Amino acid sequence: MRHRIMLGFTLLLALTAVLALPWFALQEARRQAYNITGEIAMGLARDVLHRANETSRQSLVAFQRMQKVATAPCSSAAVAVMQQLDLTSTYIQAVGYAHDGQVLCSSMASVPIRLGAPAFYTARGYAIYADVTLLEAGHTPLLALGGGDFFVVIHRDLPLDTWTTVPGVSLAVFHLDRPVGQGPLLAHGDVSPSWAAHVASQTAGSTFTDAKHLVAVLRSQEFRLSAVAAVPIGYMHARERDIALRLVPGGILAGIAVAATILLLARQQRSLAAALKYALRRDEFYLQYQPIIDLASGHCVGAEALLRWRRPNGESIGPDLFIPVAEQTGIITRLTERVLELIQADTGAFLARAPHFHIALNVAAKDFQSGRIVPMLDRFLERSGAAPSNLTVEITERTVVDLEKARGVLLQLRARGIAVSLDDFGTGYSSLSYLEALDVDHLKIDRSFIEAIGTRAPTSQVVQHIIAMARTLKLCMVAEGVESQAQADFLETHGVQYAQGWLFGKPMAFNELTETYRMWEPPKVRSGERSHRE
Ligand SMILES: Nc1nc2c(ncn2[C@@H]2O[C@@H]3COP(=O)(O)O[C@H]4[C@@H](O)[C@H](n5cnc6c(=O)[nH]c(N)nc65)O[C@@H]4COP(=O)(O)O[C@H]3[C@H]2O)c(=O)[nH]1
Repeated sequence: MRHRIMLGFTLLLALTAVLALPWFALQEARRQAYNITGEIAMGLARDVLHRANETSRQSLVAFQRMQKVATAPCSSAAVAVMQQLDLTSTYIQAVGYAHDGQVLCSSMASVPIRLGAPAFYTARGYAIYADVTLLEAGHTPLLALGGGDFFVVIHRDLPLDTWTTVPGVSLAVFHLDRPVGQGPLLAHGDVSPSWAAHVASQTAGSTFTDAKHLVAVLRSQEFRLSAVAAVPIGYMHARERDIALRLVPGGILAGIAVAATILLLARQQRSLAAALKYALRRDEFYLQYQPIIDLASGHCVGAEALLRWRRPNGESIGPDLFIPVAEQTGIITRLTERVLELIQADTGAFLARAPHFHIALNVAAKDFQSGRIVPMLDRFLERSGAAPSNLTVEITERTVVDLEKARGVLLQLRARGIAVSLDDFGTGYSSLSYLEALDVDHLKIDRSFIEAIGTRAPTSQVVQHIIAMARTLKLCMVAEGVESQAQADFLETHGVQYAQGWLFGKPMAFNELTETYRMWEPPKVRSGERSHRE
């Protein structure tokens, strides 16, 4: 059943990878196409706004200039200034003077201009004439801006005269003082009335899409004007297709590769799990013991039992590889049983004679959490004749899934006199809260913090904080992974009692350990601290 669930889950994961990566590629193509088209539309809106701003600026300069003319508004001197302004301005077609709606003179002296009624007045009091005609030419694409009695004539297309290779682009200039319902002041192409609401609500620049266009709106910071440029939505879809054609095949290939990797890993894991079961039957596991040293006396106070797997072909597989698989497949309980059997076989009568010497064994989450470890250890003590003080159970933050249950198991172990050690301390997210919640005997300071001692690594100071905290809690400390005398000296000076690492010895066979190290000295009890055996 469990096997079927795992298989179903693996297939689902592989299928998700196959579908998800092309889907992400499509989303990416959509995002890129929107950005590219939006950039084009915004570039055009910027261009239009620049031209509209420049038109307004030149108009204001013309009004100021005309108001400074000292002679009568239609004197030959004044008309000469009008003509000069007309000739030197890039966006103004004509400058003139009107009174009571009647054009009395202009820079185009011979061409009669009719302004018509103002379409609206700007907030600053300028009149906008939307239907300017030249009497001899009939309706013309002109509009005029009136400042006092002077006016300037502007060609409607000039602010919109931008260049682009994108077909079907629509452009518009909205005057924000014009009622929204009246639409844009200038327009070219297919301008939707619904854009006016977007224009009115924009204070800077933005893009949006409607059924037919991707629209960019850009607000002038100088005048009450907004420029709009709209690129047909079909253009964006075409870009999306182009990009998708490049990205999606890659997404499909990546999806297949990830799915294949998932299936391969699952297969490897299944075959590793099968090999583990076979190895248990064939006795391919053995233990190595790494000495734990009392830093003050140099005596060996215990050893950590580390499981090893040697296959019949001589290949060694590290615990980092097979323990996670054993945990995931439920084989770990049989492995823990095997570890206890091996400890008994390796230590023989030694433990019964050495109550101050302890074996530290790693216990997996499943065995600890379920409480199964307690009867397992009881059976071990009964079979081997060892004392509870001969055992230390090492748990990590990963081991503790449910704090309440873990606390119950921990109390049962401590009630028997079996010590509990919190391993890899400081590497998890909530080591501190685990320390508060669980009344452990020892704290194992993780190798990564020991490595950092005396270096410029950002974690180099962490070890001192861990030590200070452990001392406040009157916890016994074991430093893991001590490789140099300098590290050992530092730890001893700062009050760490025990250490383990290559400086003192790599993991080895149990008889080698008993032959190499001085054993029988009990660890020293320092005032104010609990001994690791207390
Ligand atoms: N670089 C360096 N490394 C040092 C030094 N001193 C010790 N080590 C290594 O650090 C690891 C310490 O074990 P751990 O933190 O309990 O971490 C253990 C433990 O979590 C797990 N493990 C080992 N045996 C068992 C077991 O019987 N049961 C369970 N559940 N897990 C086990 O596998 C992990 C890895 O074990 P190992 O590969 O034996 O690796 C061991 C040991 O060989 C040193 O000075 N320098």
